[in-house]
Amino acid sequence: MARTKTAATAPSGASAKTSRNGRLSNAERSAYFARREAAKVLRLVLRGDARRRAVGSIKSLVYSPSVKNKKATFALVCQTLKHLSIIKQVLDSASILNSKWKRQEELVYILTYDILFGQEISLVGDAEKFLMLHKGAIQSALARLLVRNKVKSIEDLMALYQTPDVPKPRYVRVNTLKMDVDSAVLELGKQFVVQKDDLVPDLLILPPGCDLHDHPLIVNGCVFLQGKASSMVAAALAPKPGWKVLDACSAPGNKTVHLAALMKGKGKIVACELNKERVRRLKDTIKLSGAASIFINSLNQPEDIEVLHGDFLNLDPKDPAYSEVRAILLDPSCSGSGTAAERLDHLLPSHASGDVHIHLLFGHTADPTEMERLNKLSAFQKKALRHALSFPGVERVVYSTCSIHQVENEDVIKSVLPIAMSFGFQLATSFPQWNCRGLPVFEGSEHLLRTDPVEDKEGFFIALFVKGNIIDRSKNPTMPSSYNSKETCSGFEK
Ligand SMILES: C[S@@+](CC[C@H](N)C(=O)[O-])C[C@H]1O[C@@H](n2cnc3c(N)ncnc32)[C@H](O)[C@@H]1O
Repeated sequence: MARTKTAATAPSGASAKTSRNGRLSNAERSAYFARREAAKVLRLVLRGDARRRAVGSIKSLVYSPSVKNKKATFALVCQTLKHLSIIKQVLDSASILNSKWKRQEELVYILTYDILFGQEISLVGDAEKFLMLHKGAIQSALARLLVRNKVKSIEDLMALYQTPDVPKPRYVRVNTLKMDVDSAVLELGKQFVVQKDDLVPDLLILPPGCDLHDHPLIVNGCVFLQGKASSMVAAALAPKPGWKVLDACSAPGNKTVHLAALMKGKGKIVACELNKERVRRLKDTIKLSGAASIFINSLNQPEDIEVLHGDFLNLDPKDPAYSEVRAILLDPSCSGSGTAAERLDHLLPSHASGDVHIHLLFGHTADPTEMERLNKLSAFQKKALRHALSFPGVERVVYSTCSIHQVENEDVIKSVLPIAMSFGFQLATSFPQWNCRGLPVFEGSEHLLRTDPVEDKEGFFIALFVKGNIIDRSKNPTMPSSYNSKETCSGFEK
């Protein structure tokens, strides 16, 4: 196995240059800062993980504006986390840390990673100098660890401890308000192997790991980084151009602007969001998508997507302003457990236990604090879904989560089903060709859609309610003529 070389590692020769003229080379300078940026991110990640309350995912922390050298920082954080168990054992055994360095343990972890697995580091900072002084003790501790684990090489040791990577294709959704799908395929095809998704027409599949953050099509809003399951939600709702549609919990707005594209910029979208900070992100997404400047209302006048900063639960369904709303997309706050792999949670110490796979599949949790959180979320989700179904003019409601937990998914649907039926709704099968359906915990759960956290690398849930007398199968390709699904979802027996 090749040793990992992070961008933060000073290239060989850099230290020689420092020692020759006593000045830092550019590579040394950027390695020095990347290690400090990585240490800050690592501190937040590890503290959040220890408290089981993450401030943000690894990616969101690295891609925050305050981090300058994003690539190097991301690589250092991920590599250090991957090897953290070995690094900690080595440092324990070497017994070199006094209280001063224990207070900076994240920086020490990162430097130790570079000493053990990266390339040579140069003596550019106090921490670097300290650890290089003890390089011999660190390497002896590693040698003892090899003997203890009965392995001959560091590569064997890494294989023993490493959490497997989760390769996942990179999905991008073409913003058809700005660019057609074929042009996007041509443009992205200059750099990557691009395939069209067979289920969502405006979705493209690129190779795992390709970095698109700075790609011109991303920067100018022609394509959005959006996963497959997330892109299936607005497609399942299938609003028609000219409709009035409410996005109930909308920030950061990925599904709002997908709705706008599906409606071909015709009709009206009201996007509601409770959180002030996230309203700003929602507005940015709308601006980037171009939806703000091209929407045309029923009177043929230009119209912005209307952003409502407030609580969806406080919108009055009897208010005449909402009498013409025909579809509601409800993607409420949820545990996010289905995107744990995407968020790289498998790298975190809390995921090091052997029952990760069971947890990934079924969302079981024995942690009472976590259970309490899930129950609170579930109570809100039920309330919000009941509210969505009570808007008198609404014909279609889609409910989605990025959670694998039954309590946020099937249980929510089961509990609102009687009231939904009393309003004239029934469950419809979105994407009937999709095999992985809801857990069989009530009659009708086969209409529900799950994405498989193992196979699809993300666990999403989608439920579609349609007013009974207006199910028109010929006009709605996401609905089946009959439901006839094979069971293939990992581990779910019907
Ligand atoms: C899962 S996110 C929505 C993601 C969004 N649909 C997208 O695809 O970009 C849920 C959002 O609902 C917002 N939210 C939570 N409770 C709300 C409420 N009562 N009313 C409106 N928005 C709410 C949260 O602040 C959060 O931004």
